[in-house]
Amino acid sequence: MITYEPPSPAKEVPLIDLGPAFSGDPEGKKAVVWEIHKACVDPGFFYIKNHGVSQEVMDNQLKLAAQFFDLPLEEKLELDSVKEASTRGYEKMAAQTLDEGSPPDLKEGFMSSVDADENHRYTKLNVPGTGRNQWPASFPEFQPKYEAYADEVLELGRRLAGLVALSLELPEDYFAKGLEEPLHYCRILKYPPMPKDAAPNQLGAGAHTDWGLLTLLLQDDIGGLEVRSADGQWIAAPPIPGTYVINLGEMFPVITNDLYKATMHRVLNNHSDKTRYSCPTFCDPEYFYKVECAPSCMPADGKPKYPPMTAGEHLRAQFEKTFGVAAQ
Ligand SMILES: O=C(O)CCC(=O)C(=O)O
Ligand SMILES: [Fe+2]
Repeated sequence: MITYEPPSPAKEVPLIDLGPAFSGDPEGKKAVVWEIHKACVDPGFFYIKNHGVSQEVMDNQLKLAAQFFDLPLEEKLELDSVKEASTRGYEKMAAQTLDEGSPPDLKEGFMSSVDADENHRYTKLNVPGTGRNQWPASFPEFQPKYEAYADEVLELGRRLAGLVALSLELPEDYFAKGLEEPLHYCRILKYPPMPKDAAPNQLGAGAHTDWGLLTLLLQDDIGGLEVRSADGQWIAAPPIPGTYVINLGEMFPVITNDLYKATMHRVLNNHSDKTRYSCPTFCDPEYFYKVECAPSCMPADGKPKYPPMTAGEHLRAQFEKTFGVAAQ
């Protein structure tokens, strides 16, 4: 007899080849969907390859990030995100504390989101966090290149959301309405090597879960991303050329009644003396999208663990908590 032992939690972040899902072969797609299901249960993180975004597009975005952060500090500070209620623009070093109670994160950032002018429905409805993006005047190529990248990655996000829906036995277009005009956040980050005199428990990005639906992370070749598996062990998610790292945000436990987790992760650039750049794109549903337990995940008693929430309100609350906007 072999005594039953529960299966051990994930020891590494799986790599999923999306090629068969997009090739028109239904069996290939089914197999990919099953891999996604397993990865979403544990560790809630996976790499994707053959995702359709070219290596050139990926390389150019990382290059664009480095060029932006090389601008003089005064120019970047003109775009300081704390000047905007919408918190988009430049995030100076240590502006955010992702792990409440820890010292601030040792990273610089820049972020864009839905560019809402006075005619946009969000502006008319006074949606919190609405606003225009801020772009560096001295670097005119930055905006079009950045926006083109965001559009391409969001399209991948929509396709991926379709596969995740299928992995929950939901229709492929289950998230499509919410992602028609996603309340996305397209970000670039710069992590200097950790200084020797960093405060205790000061990291590049403190341990946190992402707030939305899906995160599509492009990382350079430096490494430092770590992911917490189901048994609480931290596992490395080292760079794999040509891949995105995908993870699920806090909306998924609500949608799946905790079948899919929002996995904790953190960044520590202490493996090299080089600067690390990354470009996370958060593919989140539009502000008023109701995040609620999906029919296929509803428990028999019809009482899911979490009450529904409004997508934009949840994201807003997390911004205010981690950037201290409420305290200003
Ligand atoms: O830079 C990374 O690798 C991860 C960044 C991250 O977790 C975030 O911005 O939420
Ligand atoms: Fe994150």
